[in-house]
Amino acid sequence: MLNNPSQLRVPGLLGKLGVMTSIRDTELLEQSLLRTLGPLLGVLDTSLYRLDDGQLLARVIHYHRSKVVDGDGVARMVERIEEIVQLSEVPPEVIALTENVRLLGKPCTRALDGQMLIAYPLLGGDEVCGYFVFQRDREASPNEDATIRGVLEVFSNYYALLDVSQRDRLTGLLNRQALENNFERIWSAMVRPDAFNEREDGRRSQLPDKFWLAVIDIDHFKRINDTFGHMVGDEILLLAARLMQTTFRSSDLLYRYGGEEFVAIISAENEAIARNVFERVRLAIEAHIFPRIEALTVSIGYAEVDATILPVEVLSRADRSLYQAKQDGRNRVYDFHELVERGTFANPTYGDAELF
Ligand SMILES: Nc1nc2c(ncn2[C@@H]2O[C@H](COP(=O)(O)OP(=O)(O)OP(=O)(O)O)[C@@H](O)[C@H]2O)c(=O)[nH]1
Repeated sequence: MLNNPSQLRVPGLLGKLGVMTSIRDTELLEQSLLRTLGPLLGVLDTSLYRLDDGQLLARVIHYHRSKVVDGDGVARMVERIEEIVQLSEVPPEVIALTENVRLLGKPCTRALDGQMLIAYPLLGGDEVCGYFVFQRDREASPNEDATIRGVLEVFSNYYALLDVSQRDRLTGLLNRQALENNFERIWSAMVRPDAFNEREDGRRSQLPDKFWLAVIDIDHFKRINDTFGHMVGDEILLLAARLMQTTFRSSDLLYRYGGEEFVAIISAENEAIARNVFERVRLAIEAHIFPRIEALTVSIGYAEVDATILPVEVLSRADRSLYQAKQDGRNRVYDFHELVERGTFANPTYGDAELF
């Protein structure tokens, strides 16, 4: 007979791990981790803090359960998952605790409001790439500690496997598959009315964010391959990708969409700022001295992300603007709306989406 409650939970735990590893999407996997550990630990709130490649906090996922009593008196648990990309709201005590976890590479605890705030590291290889955080009235027992560590290890290994399939092998950027998988989720997060813009100076703007999608294409890339061979071509692609990545902010999204074609999704308060960002990318590439070749340029077409327009249509608008930039001589940045105002394009209608 099984008397130990932790033993009793094993079949349930295995079932949840089975669910976790049947998921084929990194963000759903993160949610599933919280769904698994929250009930196991008997807590209503759990959070996952994710770091970016530079070990800076990139986003936070909160999982909350609460008991709701129906009209007929039947109680049931409802759950809510919330993703936070604006990090100014992360409590200082969580920042301080997770910093200790990062430095020590092991779980840390601190007392807070008569409870314990507990944080575990999420490991990606040897590096800390995030934290699992929860709060309750007591520390984790040795059994619970072993369970949390085991679940986090399964999660990290499986996450790494999924992440590899969403990354381009040459540049390490997210790939087209990742963009297509995440499109709907990115869209709904982007058009949230409570999205606020974090400014460079750290203050929060009162204006809601606007988002812009750009298609960036290297000019005359075929010539580089034809003249110097594919190995040099690959090296140039890698360098161009790195340059773009460092020019964008870490919160911007950059994908390698095809051979020498990239897609970027950025936030900017207005069109002028968005244009500046994309101009900066164009100039960074133009100014860089690449090995072997004399010069490299990119053409960029972009369009505003609008809640009322399908993602595929925004992509198509940016792509048509890029095509126009190529037609007009390359090494330039075109905004879809500007081309409509100029009369180059007819007023927007739902055109053929070529990219999907
Ligand atoms: N080295 C290398 N070349 C690639 C890769 N993917 C695509 N390419 C090459 O990129 C070139 C793209 O050529 P085109 O589509 O004609 O475009 P382009 O020469 O850049 O000309 P424009 O876009 O019109 O300025 C082709 O020669 C592809 O073989 C890659 O991963 N490595």
